[in-house]
Amino acid sequence: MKKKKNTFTVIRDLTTGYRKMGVFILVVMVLAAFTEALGLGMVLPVLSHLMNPEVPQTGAMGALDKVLTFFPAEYRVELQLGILLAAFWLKNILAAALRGLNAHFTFKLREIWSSQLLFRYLRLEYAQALESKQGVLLQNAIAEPLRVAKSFIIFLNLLAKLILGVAIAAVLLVVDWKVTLVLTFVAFTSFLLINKVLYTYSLRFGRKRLAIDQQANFIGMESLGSIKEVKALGLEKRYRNLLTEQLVLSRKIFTKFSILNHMPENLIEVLAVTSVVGIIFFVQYTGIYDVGNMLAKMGFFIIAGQKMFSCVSFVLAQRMKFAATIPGMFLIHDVIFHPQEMEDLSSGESFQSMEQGIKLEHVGFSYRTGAPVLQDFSMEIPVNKMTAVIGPSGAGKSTIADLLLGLYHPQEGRITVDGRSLSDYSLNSWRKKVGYVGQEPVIFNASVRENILAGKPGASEEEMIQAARIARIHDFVLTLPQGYDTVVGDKGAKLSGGQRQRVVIARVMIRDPELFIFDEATSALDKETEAEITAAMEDLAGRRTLVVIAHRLSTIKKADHVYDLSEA
Ligand SMILES: Nc1ncnc2c1ncn2[C@@H]1O[C@H](COP(=O)(O)OP(=O)(O)OP(=O)(O)O)[C@@H](O)[C@H]1O
Repeated sequence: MKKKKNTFTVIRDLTTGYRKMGVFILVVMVLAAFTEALGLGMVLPVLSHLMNPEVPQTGAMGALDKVLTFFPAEYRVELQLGILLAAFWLKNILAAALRGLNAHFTFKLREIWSSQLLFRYLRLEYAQALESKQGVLLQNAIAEPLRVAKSFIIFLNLLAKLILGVAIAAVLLVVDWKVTLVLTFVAFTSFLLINKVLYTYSLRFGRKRLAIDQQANFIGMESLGSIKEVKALGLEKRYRNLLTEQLVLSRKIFTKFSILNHMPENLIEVLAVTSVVGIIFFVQYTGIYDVGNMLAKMGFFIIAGQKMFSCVSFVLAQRMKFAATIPGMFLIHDVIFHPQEMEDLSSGESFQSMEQGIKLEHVGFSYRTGAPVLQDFSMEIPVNKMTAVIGPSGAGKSTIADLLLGLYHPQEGRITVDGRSLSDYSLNSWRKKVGYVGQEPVIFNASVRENILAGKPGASEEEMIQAARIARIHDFVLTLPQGYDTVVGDKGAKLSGGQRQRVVIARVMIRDPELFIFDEATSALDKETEAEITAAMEDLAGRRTLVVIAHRLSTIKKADHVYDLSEA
């Protein structure tokens, strides 16, 4: 049965392993609040006691005095001052510890959630990943976890304040239970009344805030990610305006939220003062009591009431802030605890090596939203041969490459390796043996060395140079100012298209895969560069299994078999 999800279960799941730390922080928060109250509360009584030692102390100081009678009278002042000092020291030590604990707790949770989210997004089924906006996923994985983790500290603060409020109420109960009950009743009902309205509003605000931030991030990422096209098409203003639209919305909802967030505080204060003034007026005009006498009695409760109401308004304000992050919290929880359509990389047998080759047997495949791309399609890819696939645009050539990579699975028929279904093997072990080079070379903004070694982290210098030689890029790299340590810019902007492609090929080479898939790896290149890359491919023929998808026949003139999809 599916577990019912509410805020409580979401918090519980997300803090698994860190709940004890949360409780510890709560205890420190409460202690810090009490030592602060004790320290501040002691200043005046201690001073007045020092000035008039004869006047007996009342309340807490009276109790303290009783304790101190066990000690010699001549040290009593020193003891009182000592306790006062200890309270302030402790309060400040706890405050410093709390800051450290809060930061550790917040960033630990953020660390866990952020890395899990990114990992899960990277492990999404390919089709699902293609449907998601990268900017949105980035916002979810990087910004939201920190916001939500911070709100957990808000939540703990809220609990600490509640505990303090209950403690104040308990003390007042001892002093005068009737007035305390009335005060508690008023505080509690005003909390309930305001809470319901503001909670619903905060949730709505939280949802809007999340959507706006996701959209803003998406706009930023899309525009910066395609800066060349943005410049070429003159889209700078369009993107600025799109972002501004979101920022305006953000400003509006945040302004409203800030006002409403402190509304309880203002409202309660105004209501409290109005009631006190009202009572005084009433008393004065009716003459039931002597105003001066009554005020003296009310003094204590005015202060106590103010403390309780400030507790209530603090709790309300913090609860609003907390509620506003609940949508983000649910989002993180959904991704971590209800992962959808994740790729299963490890189930299945570990693929070792290929002896005979691959077969596509009566494969039928269509994308979720489209007509069939492949129907009853069969093809053989013998080991250590070059098999070429040609055909018109949209015929399904790249789809074949994606099926071979295990990014998609045939809906009909099957793909076999040495007679066994590809789905028997774990994707992880299979992909280790496949080297894929696409039309768009993906280069990281790092050195040539790091770009090549990404294919096999920890590989030796010799392995790297060997791979670069096969990819026919080694001689060029040596001409770069810092050789292999030259940083190539965003998306390899400092390299030509052909050079980028060869760095990618070197990255694939260093993995030494059994099967190479070149998906139109040369179609964007000039004849000379194409010849270089084709030569690199041909070097592999006879030693490795190659699937070459091409437009130009020149790329595949040495192919052992050619499949023409226009005939399929
Ligand atoms: N992710 C996708 N979702 C839906 N339809 C898709 C997707 N990818 C490709 N298609 C559709 O599947 C068909 C085959 O696409 P594919 O990329 O395999 O063709 P291709 O032969 O490689 O074309 P080209 O030579 O232009 O690269 C096309 O009609 C395309 O619109």
